[in-house]
Amino acid sequence: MDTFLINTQDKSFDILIVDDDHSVVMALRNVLNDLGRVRFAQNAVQAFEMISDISPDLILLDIDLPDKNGLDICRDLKKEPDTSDIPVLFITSQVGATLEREVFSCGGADYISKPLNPYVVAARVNTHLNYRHLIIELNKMAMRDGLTGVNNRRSLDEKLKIEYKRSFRDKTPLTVAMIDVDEFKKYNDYFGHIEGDECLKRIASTIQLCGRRPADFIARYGGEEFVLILPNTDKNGAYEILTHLLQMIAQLNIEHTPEAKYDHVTVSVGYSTFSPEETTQDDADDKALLSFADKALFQAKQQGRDQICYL
Ligand SMILES: Nc1nc2c(ncn2[C@@H]2O[C@H](COP(=O)(O)OP(=O)(O)OP(=O)(O)O)[C@@H](O)[C@H]2O)c(=O)[nH]1
Repeated sequence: MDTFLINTQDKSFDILIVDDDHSVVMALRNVLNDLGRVRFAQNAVQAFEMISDISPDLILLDIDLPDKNGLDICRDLKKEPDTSDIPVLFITSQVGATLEREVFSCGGADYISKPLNPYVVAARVNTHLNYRHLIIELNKMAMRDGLTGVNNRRSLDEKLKIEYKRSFRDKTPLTVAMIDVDEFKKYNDYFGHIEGDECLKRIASTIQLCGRRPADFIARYGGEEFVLILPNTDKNGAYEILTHLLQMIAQLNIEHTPEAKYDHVTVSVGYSTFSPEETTQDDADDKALLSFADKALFQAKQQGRDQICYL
């Protein structure tokens, strides 16, 4: 048995078994308990309730359920963005070429024939859980900036679209700030790129700390430039947060080069707030908001750096 259980330690997977046959549930309970938390549903109604309650990492689904065909359940799950990625493994006593085709065409990941060999089930479940774990990790990596560990540009584009729509729908203000390290070329030239990288990491962590709400979002826009999204935050509220950010950066007291204007590293900030009450969907978009913040940043640079401008 242990030979099947590779790489699953430290993972808290949730496995949902949907089957009205009590003997199946009993047979699978013990072997699957080693792979994660196991829950059971006896019919489709119960299964959908449990899935909406906690999204499982894998579903073992009987094809012949009392209230709905398993293949139809799988089709429904694949249609919804929240459940489409969950691997579905069918349990079936009907085998044959037609069913095999149906299982895969409805989006199933695999099928296991009855009578079940619990160890084979565990091995297959383990394989699909490992795939799932790797996909989750890859998705996370694709959204992170390699140097600073904050969200990357790709992630920012997605998030800004979502928050812009939410702001419009909920009629709440949305603030976007662009934050750029001042005279960073001089810093790099004087201290070298490795020190420059360390400086960027410290600035990124500080920006992350200044966003106090869980919904606040920081991303590296590129180079020495960061973006902070502050949902449900108006112009004045954002000004307070950003003023605090400038203080926190000053407190880091990172020595700048003798040629720089200030003796410690500073940032310039440009920001803009979208107020849905004052705008119609047709004459604004998330890109325009970012572009206003960028123009405000340019102004902050022009006016002498280490300051905040609004547009
Ligand atoms: N160490 C390091 N430097 C970077 C990274 N990305 C961009 N840079 C450097 O950041 C510097 C940005 O320089 P500029 O765009 O001229 O801006 P600046 O010197 O900060 O001047 P102002 O923005 O006008 O205050 C360049 O020297 C880039 O090489 C990075 O990942 N690591």
